[in-house]
Amino acid sequence: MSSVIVSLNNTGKQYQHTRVLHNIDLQLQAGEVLGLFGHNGAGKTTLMKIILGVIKASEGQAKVFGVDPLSKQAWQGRRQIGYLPENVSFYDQLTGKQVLTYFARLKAVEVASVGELLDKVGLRQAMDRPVKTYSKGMRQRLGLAQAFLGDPKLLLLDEPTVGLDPTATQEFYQSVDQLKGDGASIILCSHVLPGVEQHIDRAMILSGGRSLAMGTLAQLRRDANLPVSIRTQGLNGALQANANLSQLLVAQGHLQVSEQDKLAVVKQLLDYPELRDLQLEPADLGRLYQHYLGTAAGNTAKSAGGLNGGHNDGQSANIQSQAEVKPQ
Ligand SMILES: Nc1ncnc2c1ncn2[C@@H]1O[C@H](COP(=O)(O)OP(=O)(O)OP(=O)(O)O)[C@@H](O)[C@H]1O
Repeated sequence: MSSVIVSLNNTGKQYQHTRVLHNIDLQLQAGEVLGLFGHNGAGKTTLMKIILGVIKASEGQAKVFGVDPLSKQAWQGRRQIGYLPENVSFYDQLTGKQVLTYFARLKAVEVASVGELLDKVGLRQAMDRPVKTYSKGMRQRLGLAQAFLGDPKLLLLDEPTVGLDPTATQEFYQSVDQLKGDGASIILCSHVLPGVEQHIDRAMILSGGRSLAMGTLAQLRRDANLPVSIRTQGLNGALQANANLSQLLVAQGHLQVSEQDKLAVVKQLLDYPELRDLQLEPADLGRLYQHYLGTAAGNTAKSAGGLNGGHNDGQSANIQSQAEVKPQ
């Protein structure tokens, strides 16, 4: 039996004369992790603020734990929500432990859990130092500990891995998996796409306040129908000599084929005795993201004042895709 934790129906938001969110539909199940992806200004934080009950939707309906997040009944549900804002900031003069104890009291969570959480995010050694002496990554980890207080049933995480090194990022995703395993629902906004895919159940791609795509990565791949990459080793020359396969070559030993032709091409490749290795790579999240944004941009260009009224913040390349990410 599934239970819906967040329900948005045709939800929109307007500031004065500007609509920043349009017709968003979302049913987030218990134990489900949703990745929310979009450029700066796409509407991710606005969506989170509606769910948190910080701002009121201008259109449609929002329900969190079955009630309107702005209603009097929402306070009970609010205690089960963990929120990590983007660019988290704390009281600099307090120590990490004092900050977390303060938030524990605000949330009516057992103060005894503070030490365990500081351990979990690797801040035990630094817990008695003022936050002003913390690095960016340490502040971010303190923010995560704050969001994890009280074993929340719903977690809203805005850019949670910003400032984290690869090890801390990996540990963060382990915590996400653990919380999901315990039945928590998570909405995770990120500009950094590599590493996210295996931890999310569904993705929503937002642009100009509209949902361009929503579904599991398998669904998004199927709908996008992007070619699959096949990288081979040992077939130099043989691929060029084959009239069919040579047409699929995009680089030495690297073919791109449609989903439909994939199996037939692999069978053909396996017939070569000189084949030493073969790797199949379906479109990753970065490619899917670029595809859906590109489709929306194409539609906008076709219909004057189309999808987002020409608004794309002029930031078409600020999401890190697999190809762009640099080792930290
Ligand atoms: N209080 C406000 N008044 C007017 N416009 C606002 C207000 N808050 C946000 N906006 C606008 O709403 C749009 C969506 O903003 P939002 O913060 O939700 O985007 P975002 O996807 O979270 O971006 P980022 O990745 O930069 O955090 C932006 O164009 C922003 O300027």
